[in-house]
Amino acid sequence: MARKTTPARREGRRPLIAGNWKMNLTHLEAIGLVQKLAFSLKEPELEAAEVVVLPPFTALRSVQTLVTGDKLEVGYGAQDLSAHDSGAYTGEVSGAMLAALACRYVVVGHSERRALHGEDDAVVASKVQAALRHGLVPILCVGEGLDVRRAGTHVSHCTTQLDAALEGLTAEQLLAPGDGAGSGGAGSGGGVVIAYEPVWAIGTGEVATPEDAQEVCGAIRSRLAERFGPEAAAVVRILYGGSVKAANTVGILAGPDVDGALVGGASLDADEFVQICRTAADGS
Ligand SMILES: O=C[C@H](O)COP(=O)(O)O
Repeated sequence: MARKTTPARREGRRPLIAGNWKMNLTHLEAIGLVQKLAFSLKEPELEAAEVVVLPPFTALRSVQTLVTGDKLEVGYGAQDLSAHDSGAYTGEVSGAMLAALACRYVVVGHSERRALHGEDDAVVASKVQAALRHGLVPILCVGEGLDVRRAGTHVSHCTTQLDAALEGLTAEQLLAPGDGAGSGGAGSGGGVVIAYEPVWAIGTGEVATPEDAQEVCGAIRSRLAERFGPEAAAVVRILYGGSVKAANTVGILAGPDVDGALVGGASLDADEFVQICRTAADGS
């Protein structure tokens, strides 16, 4: 069957499906899951959509060894990084350490970090800078809580978070792919990925409608265009995250400004995640 062209591919943006495993899976379980993904997904699917896993820190070295050793076309990255490059920061992991493991991506500003670890906009902005300093592509998360959604101010809430996190960035930084790549299949997007994750839809089973996702993703791209110019904005991939499953992927990815998904719970199930990736690759 002929592959349909997704809006993302029409604009030259390769769809990106990133599985955020959160605090799940040992390094041995991680190896098993990555092997299943790599064996299930066919070469054309992995070419059509970029597939990335975001394991806990403790599994990154094992995933790197597997991906590199078996030349798998599955990318990987981390779920967080320190704003600092080195020093007395017990428990933290630096961008340099992640780059040394050939991570391509790192999640920054996830709502769980903001809510549970007190990360404010200034911390998120400094983590974006730390990622870029080390050639990592930050997956910057923005999103509103239920109170904001009910008040109808979700768009300005998200663009304000975006503005704060990208403070001091240049259009060149937005465009440049991170040079810490090595984790299989660099994306065709720019040096920063944005993920719109409405907090009320994370892990709740409450998925935003395709219109909800497009509304905010479109507003994010417009804001990027205002700040950095239309060319840079057109390159940046914008993901939706929040209770994405195989059954709702087609609708979510239908929006012209939705270039993929940041998947939590469903990324722990190989069959479910493979189906999500396949849907993105098929552009159906
Ligand atoms: O980073 C992923 C998001 O928090 C979404 O998680 P979820 O798919 O389990 O709702």
